[in-house]
Amino acid sequence: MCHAGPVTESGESSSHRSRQIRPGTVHGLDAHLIETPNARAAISVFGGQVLSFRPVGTGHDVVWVSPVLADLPTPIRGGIPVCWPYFAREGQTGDVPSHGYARTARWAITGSVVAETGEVEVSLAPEGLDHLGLRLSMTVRVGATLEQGIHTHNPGATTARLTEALHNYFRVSDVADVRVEGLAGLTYADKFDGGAIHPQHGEWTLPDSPARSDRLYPGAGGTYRIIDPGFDRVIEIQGRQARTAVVWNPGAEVAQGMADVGPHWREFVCVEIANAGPDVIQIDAGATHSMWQTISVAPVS
Ligand SMILES: O=P(O)(O)OC[C@H]1O[C@H](O)[C@H](O)[C@@H](O)[C@@H]1O
Repeated sequence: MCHAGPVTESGESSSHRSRQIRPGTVHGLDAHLIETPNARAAISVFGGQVLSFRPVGTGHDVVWVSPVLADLPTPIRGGIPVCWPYFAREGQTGDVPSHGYARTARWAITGSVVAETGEVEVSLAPEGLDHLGLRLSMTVRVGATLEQGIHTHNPGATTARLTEALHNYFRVSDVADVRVEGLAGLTYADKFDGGAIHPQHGEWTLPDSPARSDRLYPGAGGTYRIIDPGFDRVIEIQGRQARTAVVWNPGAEVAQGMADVGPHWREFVCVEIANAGPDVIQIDAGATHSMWQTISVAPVS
């Protein structure tokens, strides 16, 4: 990735940078478009979420974005929403938005670096969230893999508590035909069963009846693989400083009540890296916590 080889500030050639990072639209949304020799990506201005990642030679986008998106400022259903400074409504009181404020903020690019290899690193930050106390920023590196870090700085005088997630929506051939490795033997809290704790027997596959999943795996460890024979691809997600995994798909019945999913529920599986549930992060006064993921794609065979 960018930091592995010699790196030059993009100022070395601003036209070079503007060829590789430029404004555009994806799925009708304003986005930062990134082009490198090994992949193309797009990051939405609204929500700062990755809306596309296509390594060269990949048939299908790695991420799924709803073909029936709701109008903004409804959070964008798909891509990689940034859930921050809390996951779901954990630890909150009152009428707060699900998954926090970052996914409905406007994000600006605060810096960029183009490596000699042509790989790109972009730094971004949300606007208008200073009243929250904690400061959020994000790094996205686009090369043969997608590397993404969210950084939370605590400028305050006391320890802060945080939950967070990178809520990856991965495009799959059919959620009922994929399996997710890396979770076998763990226990999960089942939100479709009132939060009851269950053991994960074998690899994750979509349950038969009802065919849906909202499972939070604490202490999960960080590397998961989605095996998708239908698309002949394996998506690997490697998390760092991300103790929790969440695997979510609403299934047909719940999706029917979600205008921005509806009949499209089979097209994705969310394998999210997080610090959530019991895995609350404590950030000392003046300290910064980063959570990272690396997403890579390979053929099944
Ligand atoms: O509808 P949203 O607020 O985007 O949340 C979508 C889903 O996110 C996570 O996966 C949670 O575990 C689910 O309970 C929630 O339904």
